[in-house]
Amino acid sequence: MKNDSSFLFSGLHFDRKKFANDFSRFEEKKISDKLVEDLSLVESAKSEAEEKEEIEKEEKVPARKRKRVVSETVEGFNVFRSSKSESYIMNVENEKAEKRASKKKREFYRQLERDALFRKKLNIHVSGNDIPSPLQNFAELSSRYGCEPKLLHNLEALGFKEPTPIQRQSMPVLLSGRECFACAPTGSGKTLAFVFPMLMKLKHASKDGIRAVILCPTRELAAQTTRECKKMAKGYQFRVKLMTKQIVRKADLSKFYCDILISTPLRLRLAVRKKKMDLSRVEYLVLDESDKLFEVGLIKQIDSVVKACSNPSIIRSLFSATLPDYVEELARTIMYDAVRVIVGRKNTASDTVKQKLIFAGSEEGKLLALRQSFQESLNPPVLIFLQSKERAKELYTELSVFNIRVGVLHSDLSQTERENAVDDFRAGKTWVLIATDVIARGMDFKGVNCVINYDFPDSAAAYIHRIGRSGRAGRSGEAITLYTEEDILFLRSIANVMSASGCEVPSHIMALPKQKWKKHRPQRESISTNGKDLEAKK
Ligand SMILES: Nc1ncnc2c1ncn2[C@@H]1O[C@H](COP(=O)(O)OP(=O)(O)OP(=O)(O)O)[C@@H](O)[C@H]1O
Repeated sequence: MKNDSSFLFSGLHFDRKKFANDFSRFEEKKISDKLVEDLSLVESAKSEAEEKEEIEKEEKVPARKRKRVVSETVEGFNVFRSSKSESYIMNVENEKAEKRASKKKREFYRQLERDALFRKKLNIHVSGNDIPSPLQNFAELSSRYGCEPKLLHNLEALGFKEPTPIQRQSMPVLLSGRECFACAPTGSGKTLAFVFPMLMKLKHASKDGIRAVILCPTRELAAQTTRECKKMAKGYQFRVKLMTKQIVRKADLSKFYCDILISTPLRLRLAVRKKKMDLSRVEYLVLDESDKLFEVGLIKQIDSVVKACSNPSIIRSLFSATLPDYVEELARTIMYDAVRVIVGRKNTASDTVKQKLIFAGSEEGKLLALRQSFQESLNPPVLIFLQSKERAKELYTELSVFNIRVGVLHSDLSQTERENAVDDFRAGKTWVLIATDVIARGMDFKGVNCVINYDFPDSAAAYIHRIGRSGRAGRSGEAITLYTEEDILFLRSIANVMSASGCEVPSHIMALPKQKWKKHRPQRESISTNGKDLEAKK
């Protein structure tokens, strides 16, 4: 008070010794004010006036008393208050804080309830700590996470109006800086679910090393993901790079930088081990088709890439349409406090695909059945899967004599031939694409009407991914699986997948014994009509 320049207080001397008790209470008051202030920081954003009004209503304190509480800010005067009024003020303040805290708690539980209902409606299952609310719409990417309008506009330009269920839940998880493993049906928009948060978090282009890595099991999928990334990042300077053979051939990659690098594990491992590529600054790592990446043939490569991404604050995520338990267990060993997001039932096929099983008797029977069905009705685009490149070549030879535009894709082709096969099928230049499992996962061919499993798939997961090339993004599709005597032992597993996604399965198939299934690739007779029915070829 001594230093107070206000003339109102001139001549007033404050004896600290005499009023020591009151003075100490005054100090306490200051602390409690600070406490209240801290608590109110936690409160949801509300204008001060609104807040005051609400509190006054809630407390129902008579106007006179409230006035006293408000007037106490004049420094020095409060020391003359009686201890009774002081404790009254303290109580009021404490009550206020408690009320705010309990209101906050109530609102928190209400929000949890709303989230649970919304997830139930969309068939989203989550587990983990403090899981952020699912998105109501894409606009929430701005209001909740500060997405730039320009970036949001790209979604609109791509024709994406509403987030899909996997996007609604996994995007907030990643945007909250949490690690995530996600499983959602084929064609349900997982690519956007991991690419978009990455672009939002990276914010702008930077030359600060390699900032994000997406691993895909095949070159075709890596190329497709690169293209999708670029579309979403339109208007930004982000350097989105596909790890090509040419890049890997460079002598030294220690100075290589880009914002997002998309690669197969083999090429990235090579670049890290032999060409000194530095992944220590990677902030985001995505393992797409994670269960494939965790298979025996690739796990070593994944392991060395994961180790090379040594940034302690890295955010890792795993995405796939199939997530076996062993992959989840493995994932947990490398992830920190991850959130698990499952859409629908784990390891089930998309319910937009009508599935059929056809007994073809023998290899010859398969070819006759296929040719007959093409003669009766061919509804392109059609994808045909075979178990090996040799068999893909054989079927291609058999079908290319027909008057239908057919293409083939397998690992014996050069990179350019593989790219051309995909591009021609996408552009409608070929109506039927014969392929091995190299394009069974992740490839997004718009509007594939029918997938034919000419050879029985080698696992239930392979079946789910193969038939998932059809019926994407809500469209309907069809899948036909031909089988012979050799496949009967494994029929039940496919039948289970079919019935889980609502398809009818003959009861004699559902009655077959369950079989533990590892890989099923029987030796099959070569594909040829052996000169029969040659008339049909002409
Ligand atoms: N919110 C959305 N609204 C409409 N279409 C969308 C949306 N998000 C993605 N898509 C489209 O859905 C299709 C499938 O998306 P995507 O390839 O990401 O599926 P996926 O879940 O990764 O499938 P898979 O498991 O086979 O890899 C794409 O053509 C994509 O453009």
